[in-house]
Amino acid sequence: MKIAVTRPPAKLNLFLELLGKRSDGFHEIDTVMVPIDLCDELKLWRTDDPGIELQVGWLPSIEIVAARLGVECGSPQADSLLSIPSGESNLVHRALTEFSKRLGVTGGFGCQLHKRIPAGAGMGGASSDAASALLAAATLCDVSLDSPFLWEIAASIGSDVPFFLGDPQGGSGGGAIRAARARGRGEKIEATPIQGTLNFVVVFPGASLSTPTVYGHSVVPDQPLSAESLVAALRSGDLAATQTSLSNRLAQSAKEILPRIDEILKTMWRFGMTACQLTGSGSACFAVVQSADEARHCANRLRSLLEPGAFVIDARSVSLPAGITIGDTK
Ligand SMILES: C[C@@](CO)(OP(=O)(O)O)[C@H](O)COP(=O)(O)OP(=O)(O)OC[C@H]1O[C@@H](n2ccc(N)nc2=O)[C@H](O)[C@@H]1O
Ligand SMILES: Nc1ncnc2c1ncn2[C@@H]1O[C@H](COP(=O)(O)OP(=O)(O)O)[C@@H](O)[C@H]1O
Repeated sequence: MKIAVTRPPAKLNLFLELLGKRSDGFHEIDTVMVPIDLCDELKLWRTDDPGIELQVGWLPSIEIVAARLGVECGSPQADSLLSIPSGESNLVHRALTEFSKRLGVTGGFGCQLHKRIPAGAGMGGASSDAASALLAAATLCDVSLDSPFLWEIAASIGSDVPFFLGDPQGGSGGGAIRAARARGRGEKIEATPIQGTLNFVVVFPGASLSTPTVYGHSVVPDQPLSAESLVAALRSGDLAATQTSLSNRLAQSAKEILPRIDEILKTMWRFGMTACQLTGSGSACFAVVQSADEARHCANRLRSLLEPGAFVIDARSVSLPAGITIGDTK
């Protein structure tokens, strides 16, 4: 049996501005996103039986993740942080169902999803899993990876999903992107050149936030900020300008809902990570630092202070889309 193996990456929003509230309940946004090397693992294969059979677990194991987060397996806190749906509400399930319908695929799909990306963290884990499932399904069904209908399905599943497919203008196979500016409700993607690799420290504060709730509490500014200076800084590789251009309009509402975010950002600042910000609708925070060594050093210091109870990693920017490997066995 052919099996497609892929590693859906997380993302960080280096910039996020609200431009207006639309009549369909979504916000017009202007955001700059970067994929990072914290990845889930997804295996997909075709089945004779129709339908989607999805198994979900945590890496390295649910016990180890729960211990790092300072919660007991099976407790309500562990459930709220670590229980990931395996049925129709999983975005992988929705993406594969839509793919099968659009293509008239006979049979179904089996999928194993192993999570590393915290859920409800503003790191786009569910969206990235869905995009990777689409690319893996297309590969198994001999569908070209730059077929526009993949971007259409992605946008129908969630605003963040198209970003994870790569550059829609990128030519055969979907072009690689290392950063992208996303507009509309987030589904209109434009690749943004980025000079060098960015190094990050990322902190998940051990609590999840709901994207609609954070948007619901947010305020659209009269005079929106522009992403231009960040885009220029990324293009020229000006790290200091990148650091001073970080911005997130959702940060205020996320902090009001989860005051721990402010505490985490203040702690990062106190430890010298002064270029720090919330990603997406939270709850994770990140700092842009100068080198991989500095990221490792800062993450170690923060880890000894915040874990168990939070989740601290060092990370670096990578490119999209995630590669797909085809193997022969499960
Ligand atoms: C905030 C961001 C920033 O990248 O990321 P996350 O924090 O979720 O990772 C995204 O805009 C999230 O995109 P995504 O998570 O795909 O959201 P969707 O499923 O499309 O929408 C969920 C809900 O969020 C609100 N929403 C979402 C996107 C948008 N541009 N305006 C909104 O108001 C709406 O209430 C919508 O019903
Ligand atoms: N593949 C998936 N992985 C993680 N969470 C998922 C997945 N599919 C659906 N969900 C649900 O989506 C929500 C979190 O989405 P996620 O993308 O991880 O967070 P965020 O929107 O903050 O980036 C959770 O409520 C979770 O139950």
